[in-house]
Amino acid sequence: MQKPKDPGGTKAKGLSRMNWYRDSSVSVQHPGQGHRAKLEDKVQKELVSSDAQRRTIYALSTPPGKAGVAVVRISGPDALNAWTAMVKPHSSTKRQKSHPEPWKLERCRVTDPKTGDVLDDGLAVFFRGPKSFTTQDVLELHIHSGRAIISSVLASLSRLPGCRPAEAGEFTRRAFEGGRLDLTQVEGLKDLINAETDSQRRIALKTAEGDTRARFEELRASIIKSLAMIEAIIDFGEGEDIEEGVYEQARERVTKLHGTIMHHLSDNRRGEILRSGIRLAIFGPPNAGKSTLLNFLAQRDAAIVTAVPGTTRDILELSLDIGGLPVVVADTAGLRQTDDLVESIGVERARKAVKESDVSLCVLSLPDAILDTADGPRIQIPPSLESLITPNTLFLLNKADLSGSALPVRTPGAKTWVASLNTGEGTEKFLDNFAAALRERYDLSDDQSTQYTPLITHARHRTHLESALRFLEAFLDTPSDDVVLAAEELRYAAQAIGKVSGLIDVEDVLDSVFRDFCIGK
Ligand SMILES: Nc1nc2c(ncn2[C@@H]2O[C@H](COP(=O)(O)OP(=O)(O)OP(=O)(O)O)[C@@H](O)[C@H]2O)c(=O)[nH]1
Ligand SMILES: [K+]
Ligand SMILES: [Mg+2]
Repeated sequence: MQKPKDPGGTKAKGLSRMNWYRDSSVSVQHPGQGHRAKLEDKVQKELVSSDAQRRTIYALSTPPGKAGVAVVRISGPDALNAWTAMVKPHSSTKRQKSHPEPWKLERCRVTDPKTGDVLDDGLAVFFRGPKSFTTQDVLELHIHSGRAIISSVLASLSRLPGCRPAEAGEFTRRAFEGGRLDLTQVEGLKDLINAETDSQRRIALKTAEGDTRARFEELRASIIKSLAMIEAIIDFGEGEDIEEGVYEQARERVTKLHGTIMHHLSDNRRGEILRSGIRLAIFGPPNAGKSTLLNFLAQRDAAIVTAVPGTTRDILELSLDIGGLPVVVADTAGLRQTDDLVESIGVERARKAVKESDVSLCVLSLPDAILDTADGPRIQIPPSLESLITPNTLFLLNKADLSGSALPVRTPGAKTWVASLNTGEGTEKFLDNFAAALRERYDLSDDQSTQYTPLITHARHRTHLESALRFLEAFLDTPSDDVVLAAEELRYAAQAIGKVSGLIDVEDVLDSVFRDFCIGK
């Protein structure tokens, strides 16, 4: 490799660049150190700029309503004061302690701090910061869940100095700002709360536990390692103080990284689809039994079924659990040429829904679709459907009860099932195989090792990963004598990955991530 034209320039120039380098948000220090320093800096800024962290927040953390237990959570510097003011010994013969025993659930009376009135008999636990969810002092009051009890406890808290009601997601935001969770874990926690199927729960739990964080951090660390190699060349010059071939080593590392990121990006959006639900569109000619199928999947009469062709007009969508996978199933209007204005709008919507779906299932009525040829019976696809059929289209040949014995020898797609939704013949096998086909395409394998867990679960991750990939490509395209520019590209690539975990300041992203949380989380 050629030596850099001006390897670091004069010593003075080299120094000033190093200073700039330290000031930039990417550092070649140990990435963990950088992270902590960054977060500390961030928290510090918050403290100076607003009272956000200084105020103690409180909220009901369980759903409102009548129930055995409600949990009121208090986080911040005045949590201990709240304990002193409101948590009293369970029986009047017991002596009041001066301090709570941290992390121990204790029976108590929750009282009004002004009047001393007993509000409820319950339990209290004090988490001393930073060993708490928010990293601040946290007090949890476990009381009975009833409207009057909860409102009296919240009203008492509102009268304590320094305490104010929490905003949506504010407890989690403090956990993030305290460096306890990174952004991917915050997203994972939100997904975990919203998970409705087993596959969603499994992925969200892994993410919340920091699996995604670690995997992105590994990518970033590898970029930073390459960056450090290039920086060494800039400062000392290859062949002088450092060994030959360092630039090639860095290139090799980046080439490998590039491949890894490409692999993650070509995941068929598996993680994102699993999180939001697989969009399945049922389509086919009128009267094939599409709505009957929807009702069968939903196990209730969700859609109108009649013998009149053109019954379904609008799209009817249901979120269902099919074999543990979240599937948003859409029933659509039968596809045919029609002069009816309303029906033709329905047909247009149906086509659009099929094109936008992740998976499409074409339902045909066997007696109508079968065509006798010299080679034996064959399925004929109506012309109005042809443009929507892809190699990924799945087929259900319905009304097997009406087809007599002539079953097709050749199937229209790789995955075709024959059934009668009326008699139930073949439906169980269809459901089993159909769920298996979805799992094959989207789910983690049963062996839950990391390599099967999709890395990307939010569009946000994809955007930053794509941008990192572009910078790595720019690095690989940089002429080897322009090491300063090469280093710059790597620095940008590392920054792009840092945005996924929130290492890099992204206020607008923070707001959007925390907004969807409920109060008390
Ligand atoms: N014999 C028989 N009839 C069926 C079967 N499945 C559905 N049907 C009947 O076929 C007719 C049409 O069913 P739908 O579910 O309304 O069909 P669709 O495809 O939704 O029809 P459109 O909404 O009009 O496009 C109804 O009378 C159903 O009872 C089956 O397996 N065998
Ligand atoms: K119908
Ligand atoms: Mg219908």
